Amino acid sequence: MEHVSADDARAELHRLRSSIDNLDAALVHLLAERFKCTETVGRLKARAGMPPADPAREAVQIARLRSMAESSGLDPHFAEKILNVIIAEVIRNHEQFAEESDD
Ligand SMILES: O=C(O)C(=O)C[C@]1(C(=O)O)C=C[C@@H](O)C=C1
Repeated sequence: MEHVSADDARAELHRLRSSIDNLDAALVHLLAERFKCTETVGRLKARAGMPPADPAREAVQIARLRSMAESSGLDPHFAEKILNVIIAEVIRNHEQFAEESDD
């Protein structure tokens, strides 16, 4: 393997970490927008008496995400795990809205 000086490595690490920080910021902003949108969905479902979870919709989302992950070089199992974590949180929020609208 080609040797790299400590100074060069530090400079490269700094550059890469700066990109990681930008990407983490983008992820947080994207998640914030997604949760704003799902809050509206949850309140709509609660008002209409619809169930918080929609497993058929989730199956479509997971298949789509796995396929996108595969074609972009991301582990599809990891992509599915992340989506499941997000959706579980959304469903918890939806259940909360449903309880509130029962009061
Ligand atoms: O699309 C819906 O019906 C939603 O409530 C949103 C959402 C999601 O976060 O994407 C969450 C829960 C459902 O099980 C399916 C999808």
